[in-house]
Amino acid sequence: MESAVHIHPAVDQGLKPADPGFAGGTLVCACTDRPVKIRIEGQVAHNHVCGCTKCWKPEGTAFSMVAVVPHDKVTVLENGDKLQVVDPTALIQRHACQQCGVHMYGPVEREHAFQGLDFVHPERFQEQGWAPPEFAAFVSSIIEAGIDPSQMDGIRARLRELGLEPYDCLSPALMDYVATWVARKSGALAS
Ligand SMILES: N[C@@H](CCC(=O)N[C@@H](CSCO)C(=O)NCC(=O)O)C(=O)O
Ligand SMILES: [Zn+2]
Ligand SMILES: [Zn+2]
Repeated sequence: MESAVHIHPAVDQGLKPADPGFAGGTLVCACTDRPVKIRIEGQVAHNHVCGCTKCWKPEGTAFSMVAVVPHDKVTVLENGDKLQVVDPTALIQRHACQQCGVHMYGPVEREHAFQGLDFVHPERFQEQGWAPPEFAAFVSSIIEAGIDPSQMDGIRARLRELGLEPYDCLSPALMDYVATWVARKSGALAS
């Protein structure tokens, strides 16, 4: 049975496979006048749909789609003057276009397992071939944005149908990666 809630326009009709030849592209915001353009070199990693309230979501969808790229693969090409950091206290410094609201890149500069990575929204690439999402993160968080809790079973079933295993935080692999970083920093694990 199909859930009435749209997950995300890039996955609602099924996932499109990555093009093995995808070598990067240009992210473009939604402005018709002076759009912000960001160059990304290479393929994105750890693409996922995210239900958290902080990631930018297209109009009418319950999830964002967000992936990471190394910071040194990100270049502001055009109209960077329109960008502003949404929440300077957050781990992810989400740079949003002040005119259309689209988040263009979000570097992690703080000392953290994700330091040196930038969060980007691959559906803003003007090119096809980016790696599709691999899982669904922060699924329970969509309730914080106003989704009725009674819809959650249907939404999780739909995510599974799409091949996007639902998690209420990040995937086990990424949570283990973060915890390993913390344990090495504290000395609980040898580095
Ligand atoms: N329930 C909260 C969760 C917000 C949250 O922790 N989001 C995650 C995932 S963002 C992409 O994977 C996170 O790491 N946030 C760090 C940050 O936002 O800087 C909510 O829904 O708001
Ligand atoms: Zn814009
Ligand atoms: Zn998020």
